[in-house]
Amino acid sequence: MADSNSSHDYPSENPKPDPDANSSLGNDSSIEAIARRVQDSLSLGKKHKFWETQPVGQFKDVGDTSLPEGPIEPTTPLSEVKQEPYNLPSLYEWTTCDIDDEDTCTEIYNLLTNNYVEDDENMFRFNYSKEFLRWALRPPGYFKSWHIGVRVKVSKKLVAFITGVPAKIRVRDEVVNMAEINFLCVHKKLRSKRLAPVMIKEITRRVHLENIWQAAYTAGVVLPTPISTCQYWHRSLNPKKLIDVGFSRLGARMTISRTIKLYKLPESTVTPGFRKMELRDVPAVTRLIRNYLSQFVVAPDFDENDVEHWLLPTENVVDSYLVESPETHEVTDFCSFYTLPSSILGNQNYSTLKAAYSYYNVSTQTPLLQLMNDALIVAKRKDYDVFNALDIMQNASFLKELKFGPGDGQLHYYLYNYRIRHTLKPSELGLVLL
Ligand SMILES: CCCCCCCCCCCCCC(=O)SCCNC(=O)CCNC(=O)[C@H](O)C(C)(C)COP(=O)(O)OP(=O)(O)OC[C@H]1O[C@@H](n2cnc3c(N)ncnc32)[C@H](O)[C@@H]1OP(=O)(O)O
Repeated sequence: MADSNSSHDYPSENPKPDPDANSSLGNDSSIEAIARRVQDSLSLGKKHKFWETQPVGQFKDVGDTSLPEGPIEPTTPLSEVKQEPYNLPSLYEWTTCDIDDEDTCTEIYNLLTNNYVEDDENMFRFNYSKEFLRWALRPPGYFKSWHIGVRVKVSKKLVAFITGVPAKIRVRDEVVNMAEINFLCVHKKLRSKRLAPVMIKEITRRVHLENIWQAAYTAGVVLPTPISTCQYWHRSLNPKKLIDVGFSRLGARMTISRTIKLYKLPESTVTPGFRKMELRDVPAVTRLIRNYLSQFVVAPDFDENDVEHWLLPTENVVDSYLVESPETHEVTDFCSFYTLPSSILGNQNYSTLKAAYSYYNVSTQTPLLQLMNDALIVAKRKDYDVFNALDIMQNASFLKELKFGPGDGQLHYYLYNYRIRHTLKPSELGLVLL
C-alpha cells in the first residue's frame, strides 16, 4: 500500500467466490476479513493525537452505557466562537471556494480527480464530476463559507479542500441541525504534515459560526469512534470490463461467457407504473420517504425542498424512479441511485469505471427485490458497469438474491459532538452520505 491513509471506503471488490457456489458469499472468515479485524483492533489501541482532543466518542468509553446519549459538549455562546481563521503553515492560505465559478469548480475537480480516495491497491480513484460537486455542495440553505480550500500563497495552486453542507438529521426522536462533512482532501505531496486537523478545526469553527454544533461524516479509516460500520456490495452489470480492469475476478470454475450469462438482465423493467420521478411528484415522494425513514435510528429529516434537491433526477448525477399505481395513481414505491465514476489507474484500454450507487429506496407495494431489480435494469440500460450498495437500511434483504457480491470496502459512520450509547447495526442506519 503506497499511502498509509489509503482507505477501506473505496468500494472495491473482494476476490470473488464462485457465484454459483453461494455458500461462500459474505464469508467472514476470508483472509481479508481476518486481516481487517486485526487491523481494526490494532487501530482501537492506536493513539489519535488530534481526535483524542475532540468531542467525539472515545475508544476508552466504548461499552460504557452509563454515559448519556446526545451532545458531548454543551453549546457555547456564539460570542465565544473564535472570530479569526486557524493558522496554516506560513506557505499556505485559506480560500473560500465559489463553486458557481467555472474556473474554481475546475480547480476543485482537478484536485479531487488526482488526489481523492483510492482503493487499497491504488487501482481506482473516485472521479466526482463537476455537476455532481455542484449538486452535492449546494443543497437548500448551504453556506458558501463551508466550501474551504487551501492554496499555496505564491502560486495560488489549490492543494487541499474540505466541505460541509447543512442537514437536519434525526437521531432516535431528536431532529438535530448538523453539518455533513465531505471531500476532505490533501494533495498527495502534502500528506502526513498534520494539515487535516487544521482543516477540520477550521470547518468546525465556520459551522459553529452558523450556530450548528453537530456533524455527520463517513470515512474508510477507523477513527474514534464509529457509530456504525457498513460494507459495500457490488452488482456486476458489465462483468467483462470489470474483470478486464481488475475490479472483479473470474470465479472458480467460471468462464467469461458463463459469467456474462449469470449477470444478464432483461431489457425492460417489470413493475407496472414504474417511471422516472418528476417535479410534480415531490409532495408524494416526500410523504413516502419521510414515513419510510422514520423506522431507522439515524436518518435525514427531509422536507419537500430537500427531496426536490436530493432526489429529483439530474442527468449524470442522480436518477430516481417511482411506482405510480395504474389504478389509484398513488405513488407507492421509490428507488434512486447516484452516479460516481472512478478513474481506472494505469490501464491501457479503459480510463473510467461508470458506477451507480444505491441511494434511497422505499417499498410499500412492490417487493424491494423487484424494485431493485428494476433499478439494476435501468442502470444497465444506461451503460453503468457496476451497481454498488451498502448493507444499510433494508438493503441486506436483496443483496445476495440480486447477485451482489461483498466488497472489501468498509465504511465507518461518525457523528461529531453527539454520543450514541451502542454501536448501531447497518440496518439501523437510514442515512446515505455521498
Ligand atoms: C460541529 C461541526 C464539526 C465539523 C467537523 C466534523 C469532523 C469532520 C472530520 C472529517 C471528515 C471527512 C470525511 C471525508 O471526506 S472521508 C474522505 C477522506 N479523504 C481521503 O481519503 C482522500 C485521500 N486522502 C487524503 O487526502 C489525506 O490522507 C487526508 C486529507 C484524508 C488526511 O490527510 P493526511 O493523510 O495528510 O493526514 P494529516 O497528517 O494531515 O492528519 C492526520 C490526522 O488526520 C486524521 N485523519 C486521516 N484521515 C481522516 C479522515 N478521513 N477523516 C478524519 N480524520 C482523518 C488522522 O487520523 C490523524 O489524526 P489522529 O489520528 O492523529 O488524531
